[in-house]
Amino acid sequence: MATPLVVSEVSKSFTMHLRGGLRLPVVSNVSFSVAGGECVVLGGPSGIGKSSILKMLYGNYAVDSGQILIDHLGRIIDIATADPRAVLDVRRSTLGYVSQFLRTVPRVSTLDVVAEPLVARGVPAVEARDKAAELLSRLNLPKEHWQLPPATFSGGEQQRVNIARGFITNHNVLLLDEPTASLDATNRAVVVEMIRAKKKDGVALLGIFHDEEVRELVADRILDVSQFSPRKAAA
Ligand SMILES: Nc1ncnc2c1ncn2[C@@H]1O[C@H](COP(=O)(O)OP(=O)(O)OP(=O)(O)O)[C@@H](O)[C@H]1O
Repeated sequence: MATPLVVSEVSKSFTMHLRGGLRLPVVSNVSFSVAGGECVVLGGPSGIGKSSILKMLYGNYAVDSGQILIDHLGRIIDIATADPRAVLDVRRSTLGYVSQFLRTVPRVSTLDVVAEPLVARGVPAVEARDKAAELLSRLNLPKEHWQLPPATFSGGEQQRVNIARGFITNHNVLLLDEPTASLDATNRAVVVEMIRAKKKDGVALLGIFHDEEVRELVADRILDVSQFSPRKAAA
């Protein structure tokens, strides 16, 4: 099997249209890969471009140049140039993303919010809900919450719903943007175990973890994003 994620020479700058088209370079020549079963953590100071890298990899931010190669069902897809339909297809089957905050959908129950990625892949709703229930109970979300939409949940509760939703599929590449930021020690430990289980299953994980303890427990390698800073290159 090919390496699940290969990033090659990726550069990105933001154009500030309200500031006369000012260009703000964020990262340049980002190159690294993540093997199956490996968890790579993006490190470096605040504002250096860690979240921007994750967003480019997921196809949310356009890149100026470079390649983002994902092994999608045995075919290599370049997220940097793929058309939106192909990106959605890769997200459905191969590439998962757990953002820091849950984007809530009005009126949809928590159980269905978590089950939805499996249903989208054709898994019967009953089976998908069973798996969702298993994950929610593992993450200690009270059962009486399961039928409610998560919009009014606390920050930590919403984050656990988000984690359950992100971990329910067996995607080969998983991007994690501070998945434990709002969690208590008990639930942080659950998430660490869930990440370790993904590694055992051969998933390639790339994450941002500001919590040093969690980072030490999950990281195989820390990639300092400062090395891709254009400011550093110019210095
Ligand atoms: N949509 C955007 N438009 C303009 N500038 C942006 C945008 N997103 C990020 N930036 C800028 O790019 C730089 C990198 O931001 P990013 O969020 O990637 O950093 P980070 O390393 O994840 O920071 P933190 O650790 O504080 O979350 C910052 O200077 C930020 O202001």
